[in-house]
Amino acid sequence: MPKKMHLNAFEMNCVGHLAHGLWRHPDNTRHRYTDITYWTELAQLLERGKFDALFLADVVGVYDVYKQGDETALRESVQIPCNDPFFVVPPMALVTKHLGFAVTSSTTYEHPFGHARRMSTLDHLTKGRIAWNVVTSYLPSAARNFVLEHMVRHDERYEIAEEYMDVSYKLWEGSWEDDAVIRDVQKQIYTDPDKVHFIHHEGKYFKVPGPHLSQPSLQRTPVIYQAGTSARGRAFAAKHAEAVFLGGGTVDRLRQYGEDIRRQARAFGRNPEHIKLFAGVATIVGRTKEEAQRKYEEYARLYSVEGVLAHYGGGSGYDLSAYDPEDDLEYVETDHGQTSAAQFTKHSPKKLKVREVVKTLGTIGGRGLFVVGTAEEVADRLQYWVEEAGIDGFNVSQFLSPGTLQDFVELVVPELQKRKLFRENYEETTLRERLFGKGTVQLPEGHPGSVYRRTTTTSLT
Ligand SMILES: Cc1cc2nc3c(=O)[nH]c(=O)nc-3n(C[C@H](O)[C@H](O)[C@H](O)COP(=O)(O)O)c2cc1C
Repeated sequence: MPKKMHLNAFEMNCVGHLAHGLWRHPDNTRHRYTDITYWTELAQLLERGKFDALFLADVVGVYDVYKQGDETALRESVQIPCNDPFFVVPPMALVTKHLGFAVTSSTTYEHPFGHARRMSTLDHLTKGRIAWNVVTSYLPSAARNFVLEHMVRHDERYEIAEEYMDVSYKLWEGSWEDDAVIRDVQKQIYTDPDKVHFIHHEGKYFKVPGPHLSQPSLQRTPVIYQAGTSARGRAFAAKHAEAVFLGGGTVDRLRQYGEDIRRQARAFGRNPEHIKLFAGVATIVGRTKEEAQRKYEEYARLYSVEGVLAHYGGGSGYDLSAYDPEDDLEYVETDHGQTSAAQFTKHSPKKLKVREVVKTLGTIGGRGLFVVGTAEEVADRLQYWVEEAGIDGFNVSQFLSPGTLQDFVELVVPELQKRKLFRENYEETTLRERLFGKGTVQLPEGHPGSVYRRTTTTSLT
């Protein structure tokens, strides 16, 4: 029996997520992202398509590296304007029963105590369908707006993230016992004080005594997603992530990253099968090859090279407008996203001139897994990539909203189901069960967060 794949829709609470320039297409409704029904309609579409979850990216800064300013990002709507991803989850949860939601927040700019309550709140409201995409961020403009002169150095951001996770696990797993809330009207006790515990966290970056403010939710700890695949990012993923959104773009690179993360997870004493690996994929699907090709040509005419270069500049730290096109693009360590910086430099199979990188970036699908074709052709590629790269599924992005995902749900999902490569019905209830099977509602043994689980009145310190 072939392995069933997992599918997330890859989205962002903004107009220009990845397909820069496509906001001008007459069938694109992304400008409706500020309308609550834009999100409830998307959630119902994805639930009809039996998707695992909606994965919401987020950044808390403006892309101002390219041409040393934010003009291009603003003109081209490159992830600005951009709203908070947390607030679109409750209305989507209200109109769905199974779809999961992964929200991105930064360990560099959010405080763990307040963040832990926001995540517990969403886990309650979604009845255990929430995941957290843990990022350390990469935009200097974010640092400046969060009272830092400069970005925290790349690897130190991950050190902060490590301690951030400890504080979060202590709050989610170790502060409230399962039976702390008793609601005893006669004795006039709502919560048994002996069953709610301080966490007394004192570390290099955070001092959080606790207790957690929220009572235990179904999953307690949200499903932990992670998306940074630099060397330091992969080590962090191997220790904490239950699902990893791999960057890197080629089948070989995806396989190498995945094997490395699973090897390191084993060294941490984790079961490598407790980590699902996802790759980003862009698809243009037609009922016929001709229809798919026509869509591709239409989108290519609108695709904004300037917008993509502004996005790449913020992600990698490389302002390609400042280079001679005939220059070789050399790897220079920056404190931006190192996966992005490595893709066309040290991880490229051959040296690339700046003009070659600009051409690749300016071509639709130039950055990663991309397929144009009929449902059968798209399913063929997805099946090939799962087998060749050793991944478990995909984050499916959009060119037109909701057109791209409508095509995928109506045309590709039935083809995958016919091949027994994708679920025909939802079985489990919580998001963690969907990924790891019935009964795995909370963190499994072996995950670093599970050591803080308070089943009885035991001390944390
Ligand atoms: C596929 C992918 C998606 C990412 N999505 C986000 C995101 O939504 N927000 C964010 O701040 N960082 C995002 N990142 C970057 C990292 O998660 C993180 O911010 C880190 O600083 C850079 O990671 P790296 O240097 O380990 O690649 C993404 C990285 C990858 C590879």
